[in-house]
Amino acid sequence: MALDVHRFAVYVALHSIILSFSTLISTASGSSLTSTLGPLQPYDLLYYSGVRAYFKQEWDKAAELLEKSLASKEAMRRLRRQCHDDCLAAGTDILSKLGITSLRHYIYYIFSPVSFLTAISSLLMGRRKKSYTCYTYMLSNQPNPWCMVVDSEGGSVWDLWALDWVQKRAECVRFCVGRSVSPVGLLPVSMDIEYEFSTRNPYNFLQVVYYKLDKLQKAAAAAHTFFVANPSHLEMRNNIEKYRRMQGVTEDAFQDRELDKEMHWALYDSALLSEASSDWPMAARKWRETVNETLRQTEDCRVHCQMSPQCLPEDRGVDSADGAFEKAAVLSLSLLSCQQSCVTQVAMRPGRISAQEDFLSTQLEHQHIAQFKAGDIGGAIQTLRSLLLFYPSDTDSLSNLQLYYETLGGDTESQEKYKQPAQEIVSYVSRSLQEKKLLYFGKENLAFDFIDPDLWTPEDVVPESLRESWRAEKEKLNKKVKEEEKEEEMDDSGFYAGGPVPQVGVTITMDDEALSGTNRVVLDGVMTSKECDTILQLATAAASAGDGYRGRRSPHTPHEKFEGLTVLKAAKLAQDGMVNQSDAKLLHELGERVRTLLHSYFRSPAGLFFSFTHLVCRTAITGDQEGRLDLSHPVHVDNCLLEPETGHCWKEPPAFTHRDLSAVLYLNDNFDGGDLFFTNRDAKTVKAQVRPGCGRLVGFSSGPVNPHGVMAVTAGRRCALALWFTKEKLHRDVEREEAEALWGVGGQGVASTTEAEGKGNSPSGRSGRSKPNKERSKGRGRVTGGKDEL
Ligand SMILES: O=C(O)CCC(=O)C(=O)O
Ligand SMILES: [Fe+2]
Repeated sequence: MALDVHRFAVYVALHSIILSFSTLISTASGSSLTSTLGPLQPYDLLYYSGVRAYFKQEWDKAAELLEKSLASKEAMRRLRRQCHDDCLAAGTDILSKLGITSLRHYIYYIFSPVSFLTAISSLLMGRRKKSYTCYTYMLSNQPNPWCMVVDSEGGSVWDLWALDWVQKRAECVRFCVGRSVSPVGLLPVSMDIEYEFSTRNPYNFLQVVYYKLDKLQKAAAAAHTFFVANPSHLEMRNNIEKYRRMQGVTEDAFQDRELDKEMHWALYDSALLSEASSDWPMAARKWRETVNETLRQTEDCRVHCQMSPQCLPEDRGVDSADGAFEKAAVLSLSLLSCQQSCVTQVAMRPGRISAQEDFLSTQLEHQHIAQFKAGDIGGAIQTLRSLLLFYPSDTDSLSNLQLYYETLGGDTESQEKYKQPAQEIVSYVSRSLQEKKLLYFGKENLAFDFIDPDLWTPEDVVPESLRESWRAEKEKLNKKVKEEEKEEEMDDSGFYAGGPVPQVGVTITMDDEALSGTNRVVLDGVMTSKECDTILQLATAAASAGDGYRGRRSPHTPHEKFEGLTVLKAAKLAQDGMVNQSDAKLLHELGERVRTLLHSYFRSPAGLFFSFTHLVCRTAITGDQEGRLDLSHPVHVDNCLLEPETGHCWKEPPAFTHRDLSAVLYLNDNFDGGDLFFTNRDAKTVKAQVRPGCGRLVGFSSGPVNPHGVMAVTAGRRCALALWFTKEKLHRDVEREEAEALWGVGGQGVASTTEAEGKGNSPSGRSGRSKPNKERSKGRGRVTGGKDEL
């Protein structure tokens, strides 16, 4: 058969192209591993060896092995990507070189976006008469890709074409990867190890190792990289604080070593920043970059689905009762399902447990608004048309489109030019729809379990028989979201403002009404001016003692210096004679005073425990205030992550989800700016403003009813004691108890539970879709440093 002749020619030609891979790969990966160390070593083995060296305290060896395991994993990822691209390109190139023009249909199918599945489906549906569904589809004249292939001429030869194509790709990939990886390195890696890497645990070990080796810059970078993906890891938070205070550690050490995998988030945040400062041309550019990078990351993730070892669902694996065709179908559907799930993976920030819904369409929404505001009407129209591919009948988008066309006026040339949506979005949406059709077909006919990651999926993609349950599911999701929104409006914190104020001399200056909100209060006279001076002096003394109080640039704005002192640090400084014992004790006692006042005023139902206390000073950096547009502390909610566009507040890390009541006790007013303000959920509409002053206490419930921020401090130093309380004993502040133990004062009792425990894997309460790793982490013996606190 002619097929075999071509097949042989293609194989030889593929190999000759692949022979030049090894140099290509080592250059492309940016790693010298393959060229200098021979084939890539298995990263799981390197990791195990590194961890073993760690526990033997062989620090040099541990550092080398752990670094190698990270580099090897990365090189493997790049190699797979490279092999994927080259095998695809080589296939297309060779077929056209061979002049296989009579294979027009064949080429069309194998290189179309759903080529793999189409190939498999042609294998399966070669016996079309057995498929009732396919048959009825044909009768009803509905297009169905499964049936299209069989419909073409060629009958059973298609089976062989498809198998031929699958084999060639498989062989090309195997040859390409095999050239650069040792045979052991080709074996699949255990889920535990994958989990270790996905949670960035190698960096946890590395930070200790580098600390032991006195390589502090590297230790700080490793600590920061780990912390980005584990924001509720208390020990690492403390370590980072310690690194910040160490000699020889500069600010630029705190870099995320995995940033290139999260570049779309960095761009996303900088686009939001440009928007916040109304720099529309910059915002439009940044949003375009974010969209491009999101598409790139999605592609990368999809390639990974094809190139990494495949697992079938547990009940459909090697031991299942499925025959060859069903197995092939399940494999191909698993691949498509994996590729679809990339939407969720890319939309998940590191360290978060839920993905951002409608991630790509949200970016397009921002982009067209930024383009419009920047005066690029044509661009705005094009982006809006791209957005309409997701939600074609969205009334806001349609009326915006109308507005944009009116603004463009009679400029017919531009109107013509921007009529079409962006090509990459067209391809993205149509590919996704084709995949969904196949997946829903598999769900309907082959009992394949598919969870659609998108909210925008149009109803006609879903087969009739599944529509009812699909609609019900969607309805349930929408109801849940609405209920959550309603609950947030109501403030279910269990606090009820308006109780008595049990301290002589303390007055209620502003209540809920004056502050236009719920569970908010301003009290005056909580401290005397002498006490304010004492605490301000303590701040200065701690700063000059150089411990626990060295000013760094603010985490919120580069235009201010930010200094923080906890009760425990103050107690330790007092012990070392660096500050007055009585001043440190006053700091502690003020916390008790605030707790008593707010517990009573908010009629708190249960005990109120300290969650965190720190004395914070924000100092304007002289000469760096010109034309400032930012805030000292951007608008936020204390116990959840506010999403101003939707008004939703995500109760998940890195927010301090267990904080229930917030308090700020102000110490001075001799600075410019720095007012506290409350806003609506849009983070824009200011509802109330409070000027700080000595002895003024602001208290409010920490949830979504109280978004707030701090105006820029443009001159001088603003100091305040910030406190948060929790109703859960489990989450009480153990550091405070340590300080009390130093003084021999009775505290809240001893707790041993960290923030990380108990909430790291808590469900988000949104949809059940976006929780990868949850299953994996369940009951698995995770390797941990055990010594991760310095
Ligand atoms: O300092 C203030 O007025 C408020 C600070 C604040 O909101 C916070 O630290 O979460
Ligand atoms: Fe706050």
